Amino acid sequence: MPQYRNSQQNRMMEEQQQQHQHRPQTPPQGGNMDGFVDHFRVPNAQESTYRESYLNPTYTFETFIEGDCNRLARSAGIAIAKKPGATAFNPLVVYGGVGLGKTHLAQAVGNEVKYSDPSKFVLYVSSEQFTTQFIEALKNNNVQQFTNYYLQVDVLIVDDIQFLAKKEKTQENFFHIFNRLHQNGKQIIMTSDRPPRSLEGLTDRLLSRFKWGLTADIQKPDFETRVAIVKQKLMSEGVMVPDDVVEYLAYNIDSNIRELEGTLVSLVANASLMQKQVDLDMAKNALLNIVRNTEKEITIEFIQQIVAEYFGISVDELKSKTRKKDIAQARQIAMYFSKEYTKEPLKSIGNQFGGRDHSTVVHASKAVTKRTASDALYNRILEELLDQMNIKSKG
Ligand SMILES: Nc1ncnc2c1ncn2[C@@H]1O[C@H](COP(=O)(O)OP(=O)(O)OP(=O)(O)O)[C@@H](O)[C@H]1O
Repeated sequence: MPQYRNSQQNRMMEEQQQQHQHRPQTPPQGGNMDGFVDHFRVPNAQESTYRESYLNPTYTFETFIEGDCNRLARSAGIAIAKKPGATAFNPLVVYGGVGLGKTHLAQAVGNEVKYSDPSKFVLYVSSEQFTTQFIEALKNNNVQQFTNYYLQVDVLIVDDIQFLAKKEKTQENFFHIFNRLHQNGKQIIMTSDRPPRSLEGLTDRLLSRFKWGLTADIQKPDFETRVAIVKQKLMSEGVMVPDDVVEYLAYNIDSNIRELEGTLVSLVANASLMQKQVDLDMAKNALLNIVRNTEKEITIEFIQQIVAEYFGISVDELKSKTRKKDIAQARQIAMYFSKEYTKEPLKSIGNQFGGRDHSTVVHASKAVTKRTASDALYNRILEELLDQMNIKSKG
C-alpha cells in the first residue's frame, strides 16, 4: 500500500497501535483452521491456557462503522460482548447479503469478549469448516472428542450456517452442541446469507432453536455509510485517496463492501506500481473493467432491442435508412452505447446498423456526448436506458 500518510493520520495510527498492543494476540487470518482437524482434542490442564480463536484481530467494534443498515445487529453485538451468554440475544443470528459485514460484526463480539477476559474460550468457525471437521471425526472414529472440544467453548461463532443445509448428520451434531452450550449459558452467534425462515434444508428442530434469541439483519449501507467505511479502512492502512475517488466508487459499488474495498485496494496498488496518485479517471476505468468482467457480455443486438423498445420503435427501423427525427435520435444513442459498452470495433458497429461506415458511428457518439453536456432530460433518458441494460454508467 502506498504511503501518503499525513501527520494527523500518523498520530492516529500510533494511537491505534498502542490500543492494539493491549489486545490479546490472535493470528492475522480469521477463520483459517487448516490442520485443525488433525489436532483437535480435549486439551489437558497445561495446554488449556491458550486456545486458538481463529479471529481476525482487525474485526473489532472500533473498526465497524455504524449505520441504519446495521444498528440493531451492532447494538445486540455490543450487549453480548459485555455479558456473553447472559442476554436475551442467545443465539444471535445475523443475516444479510454477501460482503455486508456479518463476519466482521460476529468476530468483533469475539474479539471484544477476549479483550475483556482473555481466559474466555472464543471460537470462530465457518459452517463448512465445522462440516469438514465433523466428517473427519466420523472417519477417524472420534466424534466424541470433537464434540467435547466444542463443549468447552464460551462463545461459539459459526459463520454462514446456510452451508449446513442438507447435511443432516452434521446438523444433528451441531444441534447437540448448540443445546449443551445454551443450557450451560454459553453464547452462540451465527451468520447467514438469508433469514432463518428461508433456510431450506435445515431441520425444523434446529431452526426452532434460532428463535430463542435474536435474529438481526444487516442491510446494504447507504452512500454516506459506505464512504465512512472506506475512509476508515484507508485510514487504518495509512493510505490517502482523494475524496472524489472514494465517493465515486462508493456511489457506484453499492451492494457489496468487500467488492468496494477490493476495487479501491487494486486501484491503489496499480497507482503505486505506476508511481502515480489515484485519480478519478483511474477510478472510472477500474469501474468499467468491473462492469466488463462481472456483467454478462453486452452485445449490439441487446442494445438495439432495449433502445428500440424504450423509444417504441422496431429494431428494423433503428437499422433503417430513415432520417425521421425520433428514429435517428434513438439510432444515435444505440450507436453510442455500442461504441462505449461493447468490445466491437467501429466498423462492425456500423455494419450492424444497416451497413453504415465507422465515421457515422463516431459522429453519432460525438453528437450524443455533446448533448449530454447541456441537456439534463437527455441524460436522464441515457441513465434509464443504462439501468435497463444493467450497465453502470461511466460517470
Ligand atoms: N459497517 C462496516 N464497517 C467497517 N467495515 C465493514 C462494514 N461492513 C462491512 N465491512 C467490511 O467489508 C468487508 C466484508 O465484510 P464481511 O466479510 O464481514 O462480510 P460478510 O457479510 O460476512 O460476507 P459473506 O456473505 O461473504 O460472508 C470486510 O472487510 C469488512 O471489514
